[in-house]
Amino acid sequence: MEHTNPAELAVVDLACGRDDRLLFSGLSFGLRPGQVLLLEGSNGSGKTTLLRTLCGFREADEGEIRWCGQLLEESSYYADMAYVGHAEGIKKELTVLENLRFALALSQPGHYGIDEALQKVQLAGYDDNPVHTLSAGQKRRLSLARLLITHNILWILDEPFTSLDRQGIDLIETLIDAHVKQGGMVILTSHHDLSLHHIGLQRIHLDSCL
Ligand SMILES: Nc1ncnc2c1ncn2[C@@H]1O[C@H](COP(=O)(O)OP(=O)(O)OP(=O)(O)O)[C@@H](O)[C@H]1O
Repeated sequence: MEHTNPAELAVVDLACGRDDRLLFSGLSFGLRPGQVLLLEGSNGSGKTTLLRTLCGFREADEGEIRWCGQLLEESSYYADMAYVGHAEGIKKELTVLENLRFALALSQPGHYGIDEALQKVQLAGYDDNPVHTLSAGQKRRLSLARLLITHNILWILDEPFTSLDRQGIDLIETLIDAHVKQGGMVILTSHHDLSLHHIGLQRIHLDSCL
């Protein structure tokens, strides 16, 4: 779908609760190409709930989310957005290569080919390994390769640094940096202090959104 307006995510007056408990309310923010939003908050404050709401997996109790000025279902949002959550979105019974080919079959191609993406995330040579034989950190690297090979503008990443070694953490920061420099946007949760000093990092602390 063609964008009628410039890519922009607009969240207005969002409220979400779980089991009669309000997690956050009155949450508004905007995100444009080149911007990164870091969601912070204590355990149980609703960070994952907010990300899953932004992905359309659950409905907000109040408020509105717009992409390029349009309601999500009327826009190209679901083709422009990619989510990496706790489950990584990979199929454990398939090989590394099969997973990436599967992802590519469901999306438009991105900036990188499969071989180049595997090199970038340091999984070159693991093409034929079934995913269940990979370590936790390697599975996370594979989910990052998926982001690189498919078309997307907005990355939504839930605790992307989990299971990664120092080199893996540096890798994600480098990938985020490159993505936003190419006009991408990123929303992520993390308990890790990001070293993206040169990027205009927005922060929202969910504990203060009640
Ligand atoms: N599937 C679910 N059913 C019912 N309640 C849930 C469900 N998932 C989460 N919750 C509740 O919603 C609240 C917010 O959870 P959420 O996972 O969004 O928090 P979080 O900020 O991401 O936490 P953490 O930092 O521990 O990952 C918690 O109180 C949690 O118990």
